[in-house]
Amino acid sequence: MTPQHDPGQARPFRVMKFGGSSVGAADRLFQALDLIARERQAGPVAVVVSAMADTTDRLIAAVDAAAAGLAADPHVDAIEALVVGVARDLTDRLQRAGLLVHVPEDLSPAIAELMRPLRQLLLGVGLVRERTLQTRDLALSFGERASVLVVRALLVARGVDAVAVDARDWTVTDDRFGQATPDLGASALQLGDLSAAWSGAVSVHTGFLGRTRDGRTTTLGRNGSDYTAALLAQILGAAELQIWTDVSGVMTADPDLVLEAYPVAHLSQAEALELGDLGMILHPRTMAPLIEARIPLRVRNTARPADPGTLIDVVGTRDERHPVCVVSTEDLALLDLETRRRLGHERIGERALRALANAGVPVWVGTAAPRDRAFAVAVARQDAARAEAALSAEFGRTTEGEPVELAPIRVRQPVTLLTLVGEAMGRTPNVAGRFFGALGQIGVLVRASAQGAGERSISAVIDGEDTATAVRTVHAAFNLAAQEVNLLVLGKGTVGRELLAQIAAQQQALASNQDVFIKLAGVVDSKRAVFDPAGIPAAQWDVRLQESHVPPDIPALLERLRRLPVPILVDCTAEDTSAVYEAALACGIHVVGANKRPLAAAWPIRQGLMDMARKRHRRWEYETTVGASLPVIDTLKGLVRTGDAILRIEGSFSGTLGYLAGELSRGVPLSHAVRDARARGYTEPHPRDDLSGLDVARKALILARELGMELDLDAVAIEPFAPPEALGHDDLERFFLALAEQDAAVAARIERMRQAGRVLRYLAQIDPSAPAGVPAVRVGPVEVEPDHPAARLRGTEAFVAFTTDRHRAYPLLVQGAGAGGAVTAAGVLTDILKIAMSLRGR
Ligand SMILES: NC(=O)C1=CN([C@@H]2O[C@H](COP(=O)(O)OP(=O)(O)OC[C@H]3O[C@@H](n4cnc5c(N)ncnc54)[C@H](O)[C@@H]3O)[C@@H](O)[C@H]2O)C=CC1
Ligand SMILES: N[C@@H](CC=O)C(=O)O
Repeated sequence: MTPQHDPGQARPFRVMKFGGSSVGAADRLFQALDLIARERQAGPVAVVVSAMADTTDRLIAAVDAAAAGLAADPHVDAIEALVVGVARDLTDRLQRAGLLVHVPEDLSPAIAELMRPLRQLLLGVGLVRERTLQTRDLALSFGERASVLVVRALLVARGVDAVAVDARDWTVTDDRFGQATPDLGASALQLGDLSAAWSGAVSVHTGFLGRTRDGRTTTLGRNGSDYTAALLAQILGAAELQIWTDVSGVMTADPDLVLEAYPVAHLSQAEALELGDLGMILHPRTMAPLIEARIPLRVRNTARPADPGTLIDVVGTRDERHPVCVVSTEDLALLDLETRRRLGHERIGERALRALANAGVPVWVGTAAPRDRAFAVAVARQDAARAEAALSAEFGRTTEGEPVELAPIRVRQPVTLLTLVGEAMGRTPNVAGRFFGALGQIGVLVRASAQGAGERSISAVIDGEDTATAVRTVHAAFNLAAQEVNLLVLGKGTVGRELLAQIAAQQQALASNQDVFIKLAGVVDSKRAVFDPAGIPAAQWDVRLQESHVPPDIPALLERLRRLPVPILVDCTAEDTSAVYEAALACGIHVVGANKRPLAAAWPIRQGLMDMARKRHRRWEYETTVGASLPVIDTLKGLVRTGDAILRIEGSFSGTLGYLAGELSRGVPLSHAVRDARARGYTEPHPRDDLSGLDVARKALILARELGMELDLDAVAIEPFAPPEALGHDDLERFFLALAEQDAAVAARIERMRQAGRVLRYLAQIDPSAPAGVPAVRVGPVEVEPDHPAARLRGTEAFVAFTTDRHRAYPLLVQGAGAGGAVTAAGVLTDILKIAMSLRGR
């Protein structure tokens, strides 16, 4: 099709299309007129308008009412009132803004006059009680015609020369009412004749409408006004088509699901076609005129005209890194067909698609198993029953009339079709790996999948309940936005408080530099809880918790947490939280814990939690349970996974006991040193757990169990650090008094060691091949020689030595601060980030 614009004309046309939201309220229409006036100054402009707001729906309701013998006039009255109201409001606004060059005549008589034949038509429908598509198309035409009347009149009043064009006068279509197809050549000829009369004025066209050669009104189907605009742009040889709507362009994902979704700056026409197939932007047939004529399209927001919107042209973006959009098509049903034996030459997919087409069921995606033994097809949920019936009928017998063994059709619903779209996909390796990897990491099951033949899209059918998390995760995995993780923090003691402070300090940097957004959804202490799905500002958690009267109802909080993207329970308590972990993991929540007790619980409980995490594809991270932020557990896991044989693990696992030993050597009495260690946040909530050796025994047990040793705490040989008679009291003050009674005896023992040239250390040993009758795990105080590696430890330093098959001559050493709020909290944060980063799909 040759462009029809006059080559002698200085600048080619710009076509501007305004949708129902842009013309259906005075403030938006005010903006639209302004945009048209400005664009007019830059060159010739043609405008296409839709029906105002919900006018089309009302017209359908009017026709339905008439056909049912009910009054249709109230619907027409409402439409008239809307149109007249918008026109009046807009006139007032233009007047107040000093933009009227003349006060327009009251439009209500003209609008009433326009609607008269509609009322007659509806009367006729009521009489014959018959509602054909042809009648409906004629009735619908009044919506766009009313918009044109108002827009033209007020443009003129605003000083912009404008002519009203009924697009039926140039859009020549076939007679498929409700979904007519224009004849480009005939339409171009008609438009050529009409346009001569515009003589430089802005032409304002009805969208959506056409007319058959014999003069009957048609409509162009879904997004028909866009189609009119694209056709007009093609015939006029326009420089650009602008679609003005209520969003600032094509979004990277559904903004209702992904807060960080943002408009894509630049798309190729091929990408737009792909998105159009998924129901986004323009219907594919609307894209056709733009593709044929290579006309760029801009999607802009009438309410935010300064936003650049999305440009769609032949080349698209040069950004190789990002796919373009994540599209979620919800409320679908997946039908699985499986033959029990092959159907000879018949193709199950072909037959299924044909049967569905014959039944008028649109198919979103269909995928076949190799050699066509099985076929899965996704259809709208509302079509599921019809689809199932059509398929059952189709596969009741072979084409030769013989019965076939088709397994019962499985219908799964609701499901969502999740599609990643982008040109870069065909040029970037491992897109599919990252896409499915990201879904797998969050435990989303893929029920069916398809990769677009054009390598522009990849789709997965997933369970409807996984939609929000999956969209957010895939969106984040492809660097389209920061990965959001939601935390519920239990315990605001030394570690919990420090963790919250570190999150407050790092939140911004993590979002900007690592694309990870750590959201604090809730904080719980032993008396109350605060929870806010929108996020608690990390600097305000303390005040919010103090003001809260919500009891710490953990099951209810987990229920709320699990609904947020990447939910993580962070355990900074020292309670037995095994049951909480079980509930969390079971409902899809990841766990990060500094708390040793669930790991040191009875073997079946600990194993049950591990199994639950594995089964639910959730992570349980607990690096800080041994050696605070020292990489002890990760190191051990690495050794085990790479097949090294662990011969022995030994070390000084307790920062507290290391610190106390040092203080005692300096002559500080035991009770003073313990008070001091507690004040510094080194000890367990009750220091007895350190002094009795229980805390170190738990750590040793945690490590032994990493080796697969099925031991319980009672199998650990424990010798306490302090005399047992000092350890009986729960009450802290009485505990310290009892401890003070031991100060002299302990000091004497230390002095004796000093004179013998030895120092006191509290050591643990794990010997996986200990002979029967000898405890494989032992913890207790040891008087070490000055050349022992533990003798050189300072302050809260801990160390763990792994003697293995590969590290036999020189044990692998992990050493550093083994206790303290700051280091432990940093280790907890690192565990949280491990989960967040692994979901980033990098
Ligand atoms: N402090 C350290 O250096 C290290 C501590 N850990 C572990 O971290 C955990 C926390 O230690 P700290 O912060 O030092 O102890 P802490 O005693 O200062 O804090 C524990 C907090 O948990 C709260 N709490 C108790 N029951 C609760 C419940 N049911 N729900 C919510 N909160 C509850 C307590 O009120 C207290 O505020 C312990 O399990 C400890 O073994 C691990 C490595 C190092
Ligand atoms: N009290 C513990 C804290 C870390 O687990 C220790 O000192 O090691």
